[in-house]
Amino acid sequence: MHDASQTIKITIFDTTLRDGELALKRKLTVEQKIRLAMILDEMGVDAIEVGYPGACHKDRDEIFMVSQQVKHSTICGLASSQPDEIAAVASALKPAVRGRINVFTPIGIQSNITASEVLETIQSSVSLARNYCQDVEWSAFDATRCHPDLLCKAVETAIKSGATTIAIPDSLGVASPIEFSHLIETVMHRVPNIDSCTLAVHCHDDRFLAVDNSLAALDVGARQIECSINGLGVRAGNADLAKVVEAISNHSTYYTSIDCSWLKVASEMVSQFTAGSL
Ligand SMILES: CC(C)C(=O)C(=O)O
Repeated sequence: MHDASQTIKITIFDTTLRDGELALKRKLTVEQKIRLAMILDEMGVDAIEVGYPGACHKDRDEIFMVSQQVKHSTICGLASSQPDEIAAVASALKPAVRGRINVFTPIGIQSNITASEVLETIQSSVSLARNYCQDVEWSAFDATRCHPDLLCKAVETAIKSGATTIAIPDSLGVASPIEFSHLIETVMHRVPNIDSCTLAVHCHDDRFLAVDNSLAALDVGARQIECSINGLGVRAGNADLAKVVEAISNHSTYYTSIDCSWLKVASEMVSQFTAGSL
């Protein structure tokens, strides 16, 4: 429940089963993924990212089986710009009531391709994903270590190519709340077609700032937060879903669709599934 002053809905995107699983020595079983996805669905999570078939072959079947069970949340699979990865996610999402392909492109300083190659890659991969699915997210991998001019051009290209959600990740957890919200503000001001998509943030906790960075981005226009149960995720982890949701529930303007009575059950389930595997 939210009160009348809380007028702006923040979409909660859970990546425990994808980014979280990448942190584990022993991977989750399909039964575990289905059990947690059912809890997340019951809890009111808007989107559940279930896997990355490009990194782990079993994730394709897991996305398929979770898609058969979940009735409310959007089911999402991650793909690089490789056409076979995009096709694998698209076929895995066939049984989903609501499906989303999340295509990522590395654009940070480590990326060894030119700016025009980056833009061509975004154009071709996002358009391909849109041919399969109405709901396409594009993630700017390593956005916080990328030149803002390239980031803005890349976001504009992804939207023109059909992306409906744009994620700005702090992939290596290098930003502070001031730096991160400034980057989000730059994207909001400089990208001409930004109003036609939902802006998402995906923050890592290397400096213990993933929750603070995610919340700071809301005041400058972000409307989706990517997070995970117990903050599970690669290296130091992702923003902790419970902390994000509890902070938003005490905010005067924002609300989420999460039923907080499920947070403890989900946290205990993830602790049990990951015991001895971190
Ligand atoms: C693939 C993207 C979304 C990611 O996990 C990151 O940038 O951390």
